[in-house]
Amino acid sequence: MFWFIVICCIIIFFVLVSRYLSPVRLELNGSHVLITGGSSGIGKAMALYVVKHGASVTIVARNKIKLQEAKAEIEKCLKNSQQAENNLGPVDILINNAGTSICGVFEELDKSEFQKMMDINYIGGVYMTRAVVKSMKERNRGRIIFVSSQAGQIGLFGYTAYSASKYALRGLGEALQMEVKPYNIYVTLAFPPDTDTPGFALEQETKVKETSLISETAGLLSPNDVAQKVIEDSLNGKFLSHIGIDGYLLANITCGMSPTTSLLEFIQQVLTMSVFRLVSLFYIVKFDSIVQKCKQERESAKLKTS
Ligand SMILES: NC(=O)C1=CN([C@@H]2O[C@H](COP(=O)(O)OP(=O)(O)OC[C@H]3O[C@@H](n4cnc5c(N)ncnc54)[C@H](OP(=O)(O)O)[C@@H]3O)[C@@H](O)[C@H]2O)C=CC1
Ligand SMILES: CCCCCCCCCCCCCCCC(=O)[C@@H](N)CO
Repeated sequence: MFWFIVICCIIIFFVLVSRYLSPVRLELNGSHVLITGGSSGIGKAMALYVVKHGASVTIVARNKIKLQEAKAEIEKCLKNSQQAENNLGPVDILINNAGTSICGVFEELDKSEFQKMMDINYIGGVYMTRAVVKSMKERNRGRIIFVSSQAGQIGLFGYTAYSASKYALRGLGEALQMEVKPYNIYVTLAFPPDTDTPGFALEQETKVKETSLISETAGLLSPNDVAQKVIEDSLNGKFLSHIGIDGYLLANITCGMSPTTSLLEFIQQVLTMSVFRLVSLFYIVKFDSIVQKCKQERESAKLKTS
């Protein structure tokens, strides 16, 4: 009898903690989603995904022609006429996705690039979020996504400017989540690895060899897979959104004091943290050896030409 009561108490405790931690899912059907950078790559894949699931979407970008092309593609996926109404109402889900990357060795990057990365990747998210958060708070309803990167969890060779701007989103997201949680608003930070988009193709043209070799570790994903994972995590109110095995390892080893949105995930982090730290040593040694090897290759190439 004693043990029965103890076990019941433990179960009740876990059910209560789990209910406290896990947000109620927000449904896409009938929601209004605003996506910055929705005319290309991950943003466009997100727009197509949410529209296919009954949401209305607004996409924001600079180039009008690319926007019109994306609009035509999205309209083909509309499920009902209500989705195409002009007055879409307030924003339920904001996706801060617009962003760009610059790759290069620290001292070779132009000073202005550091400012540019912060303006586009970080300040852009601040401004957009400020525009919608008040109305979300009034309605006690909302999701805010910041598309960071795996390079926003680990600083990588060639990404001194880019990584810093993606790390900034983490600080913003954690602080904001604490402010908006009482209003039933959930923030999601997404950490994709390399993803096969027009932006990625452009980045390849200027990529430093070390950066390519290190990034290849986590593979190349399709924008559709990334879009689906991020949106679903956000609807479920998950704070850290990762994809793939390396994404899983990285998100858990860098979880820090981030908000906990799943009891199971929390228990798993408590149990695996030290093992993952051990695993990280293999990656660190591998990345150091890539850097060392590239340096030697460069030096011997220089010797040959001189
Ligand atoms: N692809 C990858 O490997 C990865 C990408 N990411 C991140 O995902 C996000 C999307 O990347 P991806 O899909 O590859 O990018 P793309 O370059 O394919 O698309 C970027 C989108 O953002 C818009 N955009 C760019 N700059 C601005 C700006 N200053 N103001 C408004 N809109 C802008 C572009 O339209 P327009 O130019 O017309 O404004 C376009 O719609 C970025 O934040 C990126 O850092 C993260 C990890 C990996
Ligand atoms: C236990 C420890 C596990 C460690 C795993 C480490 C894996 C590191 C891979 C980093 C890949 C970074 C890709 C950045 C993509 C990006 O943002 C740009 N392509 C944007 O255009």
